[in-house]
Amino acid sequence: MNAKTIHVATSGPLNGTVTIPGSKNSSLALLAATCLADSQVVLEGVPDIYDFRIITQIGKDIGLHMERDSSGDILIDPRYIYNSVIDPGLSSAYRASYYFIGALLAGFGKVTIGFPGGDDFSSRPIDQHVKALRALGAEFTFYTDHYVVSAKQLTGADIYFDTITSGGTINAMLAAVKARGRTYLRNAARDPEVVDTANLLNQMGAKVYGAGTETIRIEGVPYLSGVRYQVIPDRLIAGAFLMSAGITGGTVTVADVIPEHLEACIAKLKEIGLQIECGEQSITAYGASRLKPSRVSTDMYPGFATDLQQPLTALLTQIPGKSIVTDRVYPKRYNHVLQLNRMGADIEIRKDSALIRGGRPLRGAQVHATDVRAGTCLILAGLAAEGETVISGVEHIERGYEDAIGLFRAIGAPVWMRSGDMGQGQFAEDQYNVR
Ligand SMILES: CC(=O)N[C@H]1[C@@H](OP(=O)(O)OP(=O)(O)OC[C@H]2O[C@@H](n3ccc(=O)[nH]c3=O)[C@H](O)[C@@H]2O)O[C@H](CO)[C@@H](O)[C@@H]1O
Ligand SMILES: C=C(OP(=O)(O)O)C(=O)O
Repeated sequence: MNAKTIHVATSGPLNGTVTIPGSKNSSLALLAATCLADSQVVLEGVPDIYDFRIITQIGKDIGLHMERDSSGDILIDPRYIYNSVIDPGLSSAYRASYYFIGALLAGFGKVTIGFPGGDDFSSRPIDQHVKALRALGAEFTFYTDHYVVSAKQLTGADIYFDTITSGGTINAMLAAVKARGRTYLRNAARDPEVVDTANLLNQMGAKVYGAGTETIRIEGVPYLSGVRYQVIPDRLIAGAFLMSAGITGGTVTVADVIPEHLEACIAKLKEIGLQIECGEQSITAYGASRLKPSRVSTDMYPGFATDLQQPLTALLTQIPGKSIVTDRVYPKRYNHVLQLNRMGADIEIRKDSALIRGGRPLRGAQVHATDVRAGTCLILAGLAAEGETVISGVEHIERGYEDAIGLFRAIGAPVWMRSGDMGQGQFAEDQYNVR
């Protein structure tokens, strides 16, 4: 049992600068993409999160040598991969394990893998991955706890995604870079993580054109060479910290970010009444005493990210008036709402929307983080609540944050971690950032 808990006390205005780490979602794609290289790759900025440790395990199983050096860079040697069987347990331990299909299929002709795990907030189909890979020549055989994808020869195809999918776009791109001939990905996701993956592949010698638009063209190449590459900053962590300025009435700068990745978030926070200033690689949010309620619908990039609706919901609970959050990407992604209501919030779920009657005081409570962004949401709510908030489900938060406590403490947040046997009501340790 993971008995760690995060504790949050009532906070005054948070002030200071948070240096934003590398993106979890991009790192997961880039790490798999390195399997396509024919020599060593160095990735900079990969966070030491739970999902990364799972990939390290997968790497050991298949012969993908990975090592973090003293400066934090990941040295990866894909030349000794001898196996393309991904353990079902490890596959299901995080969401993006399916990238190993796209990354290994051209080289091995067959990939055996378990079903994807990840945050469990609703049904998360992979039909578009299957459709795209089938179009490239793959065959799927499904078993109870795993499936086998095989292809004698991957061949370029013209693929239209029926729904915009970031993971599906990346997976198809990985499979297509060494396929024979030309591939079009239409109605492709435009997320920064798609562009980041294309940039890495192109630096390795791939021919991927148009990533970041809705049509991506890929000309297959036989070889890819190793490079040194830096992962993009985590726009989702950055967005949540901008919101922390709003909920505590402080001034928070997020540094080492790409402001263009957060345009929808910035627009929404300005509409609510925060003052936002963008530098070249930083954004500062100034909280204000009178913020306005709002309506927001999530959408695929460049829309307002589904991964930011939870921290935004925490902020909206503290703004008097009626706000409405609608999650169009994952219409049932509201596990955090029950927890917020336990803290005194007044939120009602109606179909795919959360109706927030804001301005109710929050009080500290024992709450559970069911996924990584729910965790961020509860930390923000805890800062605004009267009394101590105790958050369990820390393992979910650690899927996305290498050091959530350290980041919050950098701006003065009264947040700490406890580790112990909750079952017996005893804590073995009470220390900062127990791992
Ligand atoms: C590891 C990673 O990068 N995770 C992110 C990624 O997840 P992930 O890549 O899994 O999400 P997708 O972009 O694929 O999902 C977008 C939408 O497409 C639907 N869909 C997706 C694939 C498919 O085959 N069929 C289908 O119907 C999904 O149900 C969802 O409604 O993007 C999500 C949406 O921005 C984020 O919340 C996740 O943090
Ligand atoms: C949903 C998320 O992650 P994953 O897709 O890895 O479950 C997330 O990062 O918010």
